[in-house]
Amino acid sequence: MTTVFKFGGASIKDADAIRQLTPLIESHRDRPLVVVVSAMGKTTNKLEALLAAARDESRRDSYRERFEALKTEHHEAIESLFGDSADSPLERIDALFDELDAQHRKHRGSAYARHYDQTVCYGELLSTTIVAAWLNHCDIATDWQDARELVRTDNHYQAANLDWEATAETVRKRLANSERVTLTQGFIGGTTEGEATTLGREGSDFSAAIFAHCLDAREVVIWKDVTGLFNADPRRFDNAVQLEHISYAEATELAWHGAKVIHPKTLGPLQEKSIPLTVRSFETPEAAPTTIDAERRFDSDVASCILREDQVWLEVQPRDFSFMDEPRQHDILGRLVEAGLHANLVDSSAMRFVLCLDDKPERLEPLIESLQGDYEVARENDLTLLTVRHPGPGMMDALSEGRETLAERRNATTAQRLFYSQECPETWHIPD
Ligand SMILES: Nc1ncnc2c1ncn2[C@@H]1O[C@H](COP(=O)(O)OP(=O)(O)O)[C@@H](O)[C@H]1O
Ligand SMILES: N[C@@H](CC(=O)OP(=O)(O)O)C(=O)O
Repeated sequence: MTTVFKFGGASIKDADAIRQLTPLIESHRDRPLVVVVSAMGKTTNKLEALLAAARDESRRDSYRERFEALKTEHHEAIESLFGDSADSPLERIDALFDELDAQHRKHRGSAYARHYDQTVCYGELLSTTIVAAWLNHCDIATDWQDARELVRTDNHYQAANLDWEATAETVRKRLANSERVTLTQGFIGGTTEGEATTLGREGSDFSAAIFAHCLDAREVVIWKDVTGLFNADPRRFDNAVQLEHISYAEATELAWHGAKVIHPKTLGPLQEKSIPLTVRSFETPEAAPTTIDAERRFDSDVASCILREDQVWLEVQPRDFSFMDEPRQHDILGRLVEAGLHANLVDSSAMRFVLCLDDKPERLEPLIESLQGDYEVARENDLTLLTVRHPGPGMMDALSEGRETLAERRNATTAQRLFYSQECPETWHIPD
């Protein structure tokens, strides 16, 4: 049975990090292995910035500068890894950069989302080309596969929907029983027309789950710079502790509310086939991981805290003193869906409907403009949404102390409060 590994940007951020991969893969060579890799370090953010420059006639210099900087970073990794034998991987990388440049020229006038997918996909194409060459260089026979041909999707660019049947057929045909290590890209897929698509930011975990599902894998391992999934971001909470074992459902809740470690769509395909997921550290692979499977016994053992920053609060009110009834709510949520936005908190009363959204100006501004056509819209920026799963008594109040609460919501398992970011600390502490 196949094992699926997923390496995120941090685990391949530079040549030294890529070297660390080799023993991890080496130690699993006795069984079929599919390795799903993200773009190096923060490449996807850099490709997004490059895209913005490419679409702005007045920023040609910035485009060229960013393009060359990205090329240099990838060249440096190759030169460090391959030394005197760098010529052939360099040629392949340069060919990909030429393609990327050509895609930008071709799609400058295309819709943003389509242009995005045809160009941002290069982060993973570049990283996997380097990692495959490195593994082969280390005598680990590796097969580079193009996920644009494997992961079949519709053309809902930036959040493509999977054609599971076609994907399963292609993946099984091309990957099952491979004697070599299969190396492929996370985050990207392709349409039957041959265009690239992406599955949503941080979607490589979902890709790993797709491959695992299609191959009936025995296990998925996500390799991280942390030893597992914690009950809060250890960089932001000084007393965060690692979760040893949680269920697919609990992990989905945490991811849905914004815990950055796993993409929320990852757990569904694994749960359907009872494929366990472990989150391990590529720096200390011997450390106890977090295991995620069907067992729900430990889900509420500790409270988990999740911060979502850069939030915007919209208060929508009818102009004519009428009720914010279901048809109106339906209308507002319909516009939200059309704008491609997701509400992180929703609250309503007789004459107001409140939404807390990620601050994505390219989507948010058209939404606000559309709402203002029919409603009064008030807005607050620079907010932080705190979500706590399984909060203990008094925990939310202790976490809110000294801060004004703009909105809040609570059900049996989850509490949320919205604060002004300027009133929030850099480092939080989870109360007992
Ligand atoms: N609940 C959590 N548990 C563990 N790490 C978390 C959690 N929330 C946020 N993180 C942060 O996620 C980081 C790893 O994610 P990320 O940098 O996106 O990895 P990659 O891009 O390599 O997949 C960790 O360094 C940690 O600071
Ligand atoms: N590179 C993509 C996909 C991804 O999943 O990345 P990471 O595994 O590094 O979070 C992104 O940054 O969105």
